[in-house]
Amino acid sequence: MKTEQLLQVAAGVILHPMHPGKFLLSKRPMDRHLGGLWEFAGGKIEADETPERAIIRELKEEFDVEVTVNKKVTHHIYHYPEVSLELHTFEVVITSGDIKLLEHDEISWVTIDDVDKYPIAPSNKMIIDYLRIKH
Ligand SMILES: Nc1nc2c([nH]c(=O)n2[C@H]2C[C@H](O)[C@@H](COP(=O)(O)OP(=O)(O)OP(=O)(O)O)O2)c(=O)[nH]1
Repeated sequence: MKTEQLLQVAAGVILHPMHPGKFLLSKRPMDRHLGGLWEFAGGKIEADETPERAIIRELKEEFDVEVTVNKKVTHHIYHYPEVSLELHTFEVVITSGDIKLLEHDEISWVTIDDVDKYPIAPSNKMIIDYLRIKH
């Protein structure tokens, strides 16, 4: 039997430092998989890396910020026609640095009530549902 290869991905729900209830969405560059859709910043987990370490590394690369990874939000598997992935999502707080857009075209601080205005990556719908239940 063929074992399915799951791409391991870590994503951070970055909480707004001043406005409780707001979190950060980022727009994926047009030339990438799911280009133009909104995501939680993060990326592929490297070999021998924990999801938490991956988030810390990715947010430094993408935004030039230092973060603390707090509690796990959720963890699920999603099948795109072209790739299957396992998405590990954690709450994150920025501890130092101002966000610089080193990879994304656009970011937005959103509340759970206005998140539906953003076309998000399909795999992220489950994360949004989870945040909505918790809210
Ligand atoms: N970062 C991130 N990727 C997501 C989310 N939702 C979702 O389906 N994905 C998908 C898009 C990609 O197929 C995959 C992650 O790839 P990526 O392109 O962000 O990873 P990366 O930064 O390590 O990219 P790379 O330069 O190494 O290719 O997971 C999300 O919320 N955040």
